[in-house]
Amino acid sequence: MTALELVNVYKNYGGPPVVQDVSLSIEEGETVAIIGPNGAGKTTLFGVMAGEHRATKGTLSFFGRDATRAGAKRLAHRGVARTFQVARYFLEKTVEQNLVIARDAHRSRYRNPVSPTPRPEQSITDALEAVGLEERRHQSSSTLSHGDRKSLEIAMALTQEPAVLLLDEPTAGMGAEDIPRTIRLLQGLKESRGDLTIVITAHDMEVVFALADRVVLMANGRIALQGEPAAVRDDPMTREIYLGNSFEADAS
Ligand SMILES: Nc1ncnc2c1ncn2[C@@H]1O[C@H](COP(=O)(O)OP(=O)(O)OP(=O)(O)O)[C@@H](O)[C@H]1O
Repeated sequence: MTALELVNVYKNYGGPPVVQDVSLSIEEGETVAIIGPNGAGKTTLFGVMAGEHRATKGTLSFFGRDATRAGAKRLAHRGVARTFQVARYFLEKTVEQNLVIARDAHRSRYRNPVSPTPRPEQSITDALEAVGLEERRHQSSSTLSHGDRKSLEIAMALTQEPAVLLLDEPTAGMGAEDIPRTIRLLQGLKESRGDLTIVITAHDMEVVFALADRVVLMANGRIALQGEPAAVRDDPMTREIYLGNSFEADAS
């Protein structure tokens, strides 16, 4: 079944479109990486998929239901969870408290997310296990390493039991030692939850090649090329678009 479908999507911020005529169909259980040079429109497209940006033209549907005007909140309730390039959580809370906040905010039961009374349950334990943070459960989030913080953010998304997980630059700002760990975490997630649909934006080709079933290359707001990772890597158009960029070096 198709999890996410965009048809002829345009987005502009008042000026010329920064996403133009993008049509993309992502199947349930598929992992798709969106790559492209700076300013290609990846983050904007991602925002459209998350319901944060409303498409100027075109349609978005989620598991066959129109979601063009759903907005971020409703899409979250329908099973879309996302992480951000810069992780968002409460530094002064423990790992577990942040997970409880994320879960309860999602369920809209929680009225005052700033002073939680943690009430852990299975979804919290499952999320901690999925990212390997069980031992840090009661640790203050401010004491976590950069890699652990990214794991926390992914775990927060998992407490929402998403059908579609949108990961914006999951290894951004990480040191070389944390990148393989995050890749392993996401590979583990793909294996244990075969029906989870994952969309990643990434500059890091190590991440793209380790995880993606399909790569979508964007340039100037349009999809320039898409296909299996190796086919996209080896296509002359990719080299042309990335001329002067580090793509070749990163992908080898
Ligand atoms: N909120 C905004 N208002 C106006 N212009 C914007 C806004 N967000 C992005 N843009 C412009 O839209 C274009 C596409 O930006 P976008 O961030 O989507 O690209 P990107 O491929 O994600 O780039 P990067 O890899 O640098 O994050 C850029 O020219 C950018 O300056």
